[in-house]
Amino acid sequence: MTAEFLIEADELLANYDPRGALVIDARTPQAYQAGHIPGAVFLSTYGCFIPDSSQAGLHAFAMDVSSRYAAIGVTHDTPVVVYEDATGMRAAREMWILEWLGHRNVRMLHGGLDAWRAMGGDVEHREVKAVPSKFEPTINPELVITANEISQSLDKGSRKLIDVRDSDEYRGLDNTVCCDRRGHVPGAVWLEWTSFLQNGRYKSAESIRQLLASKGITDQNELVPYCHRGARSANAYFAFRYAGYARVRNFIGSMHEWSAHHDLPIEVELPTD
Ligand SMILES: O=S(=O)([O-])[S-]
Repeated sequence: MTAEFLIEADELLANYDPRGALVIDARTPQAYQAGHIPGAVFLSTYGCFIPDSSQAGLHAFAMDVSSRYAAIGVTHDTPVVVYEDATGMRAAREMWILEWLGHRNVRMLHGGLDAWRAMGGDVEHREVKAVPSKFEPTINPELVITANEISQSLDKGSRKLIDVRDSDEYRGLDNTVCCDRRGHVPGAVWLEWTSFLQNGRYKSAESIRQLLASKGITDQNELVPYCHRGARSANAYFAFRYAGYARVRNFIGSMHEWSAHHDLPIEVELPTD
């Protein structure tokens, strides 16, 4: 099964026309220079943190990233394909942001550049000059959840918070220096984002559903993945949609935001050994 937001390398290769779609390489400038899909432009908003998920913070973030998409020629009418080396967090975050900004035709290359190369796709090294556009966001509020909404409903309702960082981060044993406090949002279950992937691609929908079921999560729940600042959680967000869950929202502010609000509760799990 392929979800509508994924494009397989063989399909992209068979229909590829760099003039008909905007292909975005969401890796690093160095990786882009070392070889990218012919015609692809470089853009990464990975370094853009959301100030906070208040309405003002969301608005500021939307304006910031929209201007970056406009600078590379994104319009609402241009089909967009975004990729990185495999099915990872950077391309997923770009795709999530674009959908949140109201873009309705964005897809992620399943398996990324590795899959493209494996199908015999070429790469080129020249820098592709972007043609700037106007890109006005039409925010889709259903894709996002704010720290305030989460804090209002802790321990209540059918919402399930899913911490997709690594085990040390979840338990509060990591060395993340940019966050004021360590630990996780009370009540969040831990399922690392990489557990939804295999060989650079999403696992089957059934496998992802089994992982969620092992944590007591069903179709009746609203799923809220979070991580440090919304990239790994964007990958999990699409894993959950791929697996058929209808109600999924990304906490884009994630622990970076949560930990900065000292009035919000935080939980740490002490090691048992
Ligand atoms: O993936 S991340 O946003 O936690 S750095």
